[in-house]
Amino acid sequence: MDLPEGSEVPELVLVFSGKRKSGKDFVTDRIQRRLGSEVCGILRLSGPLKQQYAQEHGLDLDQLLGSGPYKERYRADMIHWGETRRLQDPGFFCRLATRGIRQPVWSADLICYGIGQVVSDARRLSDLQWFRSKFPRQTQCVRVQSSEETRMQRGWSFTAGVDDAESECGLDSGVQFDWIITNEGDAPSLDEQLQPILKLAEEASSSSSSSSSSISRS
Ligand SMILES: Nc1ncnc2c1ncn2[C@@H]1O[C@H](COP(=O)(O)OP(=O)(O)OP(=O)(O)O)[C@@H](O)[C@H]1O
Ligand SMILES: C[C@@](O)(CCOP(=O)(O)O)CC(=O)O
Repeated sequence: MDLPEGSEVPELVLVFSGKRKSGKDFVTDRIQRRLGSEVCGILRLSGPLKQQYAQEHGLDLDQLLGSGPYKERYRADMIHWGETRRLQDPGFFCRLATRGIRQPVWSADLICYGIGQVVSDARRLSDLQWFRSKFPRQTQCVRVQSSEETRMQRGWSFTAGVDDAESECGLDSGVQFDWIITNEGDAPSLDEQLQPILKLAEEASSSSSSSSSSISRS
């Protein structure tokens, strides 16, 4: 584990996954807005991947990080590029993403305000396993789902080599999700569905202000 000796850790780590355009960023942004960015950080496993990929290929990082068509042009190649790293070391991007964050929840002097981290883009069983092994008590896995029709309205279209590959299908089966959010017009409102998760975060918040936790190192 790369956290410095004695690091304080979040009380709650919400690990989100979902298909392209299911609304992972939309939902996780909503959670952060509700909880406040000073107490809830968002981690993107694809952050360090895109940063390194953009640098090596002379690409626009902001557009790779956005939700427009630019990143879709490079997605298949980015997946391939990332998988060569993951093959050697499945936790490579999980470690880089958690190392790079600066949210106060990771800082000892502010842990009393801290609730947790939201990881917005888990895609593989190895991602879930990494967080569950590093934060066994804190990790909760959340699936965001939307129909293909809705995803199409948000700009998705099926791409062979992407939508039928591990990057999109790695968590389709074999995972017991703690929460499933249906991000559709005719589903219960997001606010209603997010209520129990926000409640969990509030409970974590009150327990973090009365005690702090630390993680064992492997
Ligand atoms: N409930 C919603 N209401 C309105 N717009 C939404 C909703 N959910 C998602 N969107 C919009 O749909 C688009 C795709 O959503 P988002 O970027 O959150 O999906 P994603 O799952 O993170 O996609 P990707 O995997 O491609 O990054 C965005 O423009 C977002 O604003
Ligand atoms: C290359 C990749 O990280 C792109 C993720 O982009 P996004 O989360 O859809 O914005 C997907 C992957 O790692 O398989």
